[in-house]
Amino acid sequence: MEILKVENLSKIYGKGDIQVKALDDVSFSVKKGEFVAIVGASGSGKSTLLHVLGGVDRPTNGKVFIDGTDVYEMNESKLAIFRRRQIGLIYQFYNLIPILNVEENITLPLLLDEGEVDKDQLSDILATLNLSNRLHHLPNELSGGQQQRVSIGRALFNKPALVLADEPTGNLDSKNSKEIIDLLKYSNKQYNQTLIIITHDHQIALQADRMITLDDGHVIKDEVIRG
Ligand SMILES: Nc1ncnc2c1ncn2[C@@H]1O[C@H](COP(=O)(O)OP(=O)(O)OP(=O)(O)O)[C@@H](O)[C@H]1O
Repeated sequence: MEILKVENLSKIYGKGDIQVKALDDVSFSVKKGEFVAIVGASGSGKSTLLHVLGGVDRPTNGKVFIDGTDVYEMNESKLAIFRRRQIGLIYQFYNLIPILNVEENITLPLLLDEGEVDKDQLSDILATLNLSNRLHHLPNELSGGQQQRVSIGRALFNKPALVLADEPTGNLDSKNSKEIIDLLKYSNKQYNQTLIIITHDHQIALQADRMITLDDGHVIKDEVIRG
């Protein structure tokens, strides 16, 4: 079953003479539960693609369907709700809210939707993330690896259909990187959650089911690594 479909995506930044075409006619589909690595040189359009897929940056042309929903047909408020429920976003620099503690950062998307926090689910996820004894710590009281685990907790807590990670290990040492990738892979396999990771690390890309290579805004290679 197809969870994500993108059709003829293009993204142009700027106006007039100073335009950059960051994405140029990009089309592909991703199956439910697939783990896809997106690779390519600096400036090839990877982050732009992830933002367009994640409903945070409207494409100049083309369409994004998530689980059959035309993402950019929705108005901004519906899109914000859809994003919180269906998409988990993870960034290189964690993007945690500095004045909220670990528990509050993880449960924030659910609370914004006025959902009720399932305390058992919260303790399970904190145990998986090895953060059970850090519940009331603020982000600046945590190590980089711990902060990234909180951001993963926040992304996964709502059980989104799609998890998008932009260089999630770019700021971490090799031990923490491995832990983060193992967590993302565990969640991908355990919950059949679709995972798309941007990485410059070839060893991480080789752990995916499939590798998509971008160059100058185009998909130049789309390879199955394991079937
Ligand atoms: N907000 C913006 N305004 C103008 N140009 C932008 C903007 N964001 C990105 N670009 C340009 O779009 C192109 C693609 O950028 P993007 O960040 O998607 O590449 P990337 O592959 O993720 O690069 P990196 O690996 O260095 O993070 C680049 O030429 C970049 O300069």
